[in-house]
Amino acid sequence: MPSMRGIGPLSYSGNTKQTAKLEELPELPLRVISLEDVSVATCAGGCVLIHPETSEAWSPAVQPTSLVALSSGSDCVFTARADAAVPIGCIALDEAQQHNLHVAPAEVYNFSVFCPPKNEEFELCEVDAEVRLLKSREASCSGRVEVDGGKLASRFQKQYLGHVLAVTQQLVLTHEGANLVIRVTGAHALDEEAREEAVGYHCFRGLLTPETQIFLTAKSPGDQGGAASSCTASHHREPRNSEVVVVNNRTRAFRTPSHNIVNVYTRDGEWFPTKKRLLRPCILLTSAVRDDAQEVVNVTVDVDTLVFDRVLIYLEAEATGRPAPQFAAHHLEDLLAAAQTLGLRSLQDYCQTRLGGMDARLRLHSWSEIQQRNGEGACLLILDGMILDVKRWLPEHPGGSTIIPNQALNLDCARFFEVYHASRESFLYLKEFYIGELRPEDRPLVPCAPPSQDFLQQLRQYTTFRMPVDGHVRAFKSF
Ligand code: HEM
Repeated sequence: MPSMRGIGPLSYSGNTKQTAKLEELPELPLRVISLEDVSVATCAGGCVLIHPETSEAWSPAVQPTSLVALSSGSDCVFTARADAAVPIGCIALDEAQQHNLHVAPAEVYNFSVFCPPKNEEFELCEVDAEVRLLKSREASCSGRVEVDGGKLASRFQKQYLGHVLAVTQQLVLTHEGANLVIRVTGAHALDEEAREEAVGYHCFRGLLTPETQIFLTAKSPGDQGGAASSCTASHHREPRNSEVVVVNNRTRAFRTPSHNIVNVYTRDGEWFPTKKRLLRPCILLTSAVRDDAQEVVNVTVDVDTLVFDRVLIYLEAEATGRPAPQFAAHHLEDLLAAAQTLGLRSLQDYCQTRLGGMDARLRLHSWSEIQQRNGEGACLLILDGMILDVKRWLPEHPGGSTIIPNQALNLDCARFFEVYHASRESFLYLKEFYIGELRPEDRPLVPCAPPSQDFLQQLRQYTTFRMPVDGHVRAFKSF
């Protein structure tokens, strides 16, 4: 009888401390063999099998070795067991595992020991999955199969407890006589409420624990093809009318739609439910992203999906304080156009700097130039000496589009600003409009009703982005 040495799944109680050492373990080239070609002592139970010497080559110092993944090409992670029946240098996978990893028998692929992320939650609190019938040679799967959702979820949880699940992964399960495929469609390490709050957090795989809640839905029969077809290609076609009906299903508690989300539709019809907080720097979306909107708002932006995706990556980096991503040079023109369309000044600056054409947007402006340009239709505000170009944003101004040109041009509007804005929300937008400073020597020429010292102090706390102006004296002259 072949010797079977369990190297055990990663404990769901979180023995992730060993990962520092695991990270240093080398990639190993392993030949894929089919599980059915190996005579194993016990069922692998969702595990992949490798020879004990392979596992030792990986982790002489760190036992138990547990999770393995392809070095690249798939997000799926499997629990490995050592089994002497598997030839040295091979890895035995069942059909579903081969399908999930996109690998073929007899081919050699690089595998690594998987290290759970250190600074993120890795234990799943919720999993969404679709259920469908397996198109099987043996199983008769015509007609309607009814499964109890609660029981199926428990069975699934028991079978895959301590395993890592990844979105799109498919797992096979026999339940109440039916051969089922469970396809993971969502894996969440944060609950719904925390997900709404979190910015820049994406979960696509994690550890199944006893606390993980599983939400199952039946996949409609008209939609049975999909990703699983490759592992069943040689099997007979399933009758069209076969379907799974999930009864007694666990469903999520009803939550009123979040007001923190804006549905952004791109030019080519894609849909991005996006956190308002993330979109706030896009000043041309102001009316959609303001906190007081009581309903979920839909906006369409004249930007392509792929470009908008990059914009979101940029916004996430900005919101989480990470450095801006290094986009490839050939994307910069499109990103610049998107930044202009959305009124996203910092991305505009980023692109222009990278394109080597950063115009002297931030500069000193003379009083006569401001008056002249406003006379020609511009809308340049002076606020505590800052020059703010708000022309394109006027239709989005929560106080209306006319009050600013009617009342606030060609003077320092700090007092108006203080009087009209009860909250400090307006401060958050100023950076997006900022184009420089009034020449210090022109300050005494500008009409101005002085704001309160409290207001000025707060304003200056919010506007630390201002360019330095030599000999800058911020003084106010009365009308
Ligand atoms: C860059 C300049 C400005 C920004 C970013 C801005 C932003 C805002 C924001 C966010 C609000 C709604 C929230 C709040 O009350 O704080 C608002 C409301 C308003 N703003 Fe502005 N504003 C600007 C300039 C001005 C100026 C110069 C005036 C007047 C001359 C003005 C007049 C008003 C009025 C009347 C309201 C409505 C207040 C209410 O309904 O209680 N805003 N503005």
